[in-house]
Amino acid sequence: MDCKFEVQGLKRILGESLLFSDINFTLSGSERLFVTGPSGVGKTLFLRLLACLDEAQGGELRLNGKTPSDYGFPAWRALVTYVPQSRVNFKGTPAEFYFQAQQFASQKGRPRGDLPTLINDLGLEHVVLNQAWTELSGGQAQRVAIAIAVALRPAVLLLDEPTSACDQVSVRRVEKVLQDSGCTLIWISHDPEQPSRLGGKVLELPGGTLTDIAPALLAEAGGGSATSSSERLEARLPVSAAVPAGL
Ligand SMILES: Nc1ncnc2c1ncn2[C@@H]1O[C@H](COP(=O)(O)OP(=O)(O)OP(=O)(O)O)[C@@H](O)[C@H]1O
Repeated sequence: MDCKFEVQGLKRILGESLLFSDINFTLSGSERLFVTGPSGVGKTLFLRLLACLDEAQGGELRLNGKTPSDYGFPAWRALVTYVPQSRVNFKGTPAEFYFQAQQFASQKGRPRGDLPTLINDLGLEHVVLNQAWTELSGGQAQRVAIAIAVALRPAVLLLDEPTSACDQVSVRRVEKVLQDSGCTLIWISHDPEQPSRLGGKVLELPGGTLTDIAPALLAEAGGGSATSSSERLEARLPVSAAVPAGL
């Protein structure tokens, strides 16, 4: 997907504490940014700012030159979609959720991916789409939420530890599906090998230092150049692209 995502001077204050400030980066196309840092430093809150689920205390976001206000928040969330880490505690089935998500005005007329193929690629049986979310294992629910998020074709996917509940085989499947999605990926990871395996930029919080990592996996597969530098309701939703306008 052809897009340019710009973050300038982002700042988050929580109570009386400054979590981070002056965070700056620009990502284009299918570039990846891994967000790292100690537990509790503010990585999840950082992704929530990018999705406009919380308010920043400073800074600016732009997608293809336009701000969230220019798009309107529901349209922004359809384009810049957050996939939470926490276990989905959502009524109904993934198929029902996917259907409902597509009914939002902000989703109407947008392109779609092939959900059954994505489910397959993630090593799941199609039957999971019609099982209650609450009956899925943590690893199944995590992969189904990722499949739905990719199928909704955002420009930017915000992933909160997307492989935390996966076994090693599933980790590789998730990584492949996300790499192939064409989305700009902003990805919280506690696995230091993940950025090295996939390549991309690494943003270390709270300081905001940016580092480039060469993509070892792509180099091994011969599939790319490794020579360059290297509240609320929505909190329970499996994909923030379907957050109603009022939230
Ligand atoms: N809704 C909230 N209200 C008050 N404090 C919060 C809220 N959400 C998070 N915090 C606090 O903000 C800080 C950052 O939380 P956050 O979840 O962003 O950390 P994190 O870096 O993602 O942690 P982890 O790696 O453990 O998931 C923590 O001190 C946390 O307790």
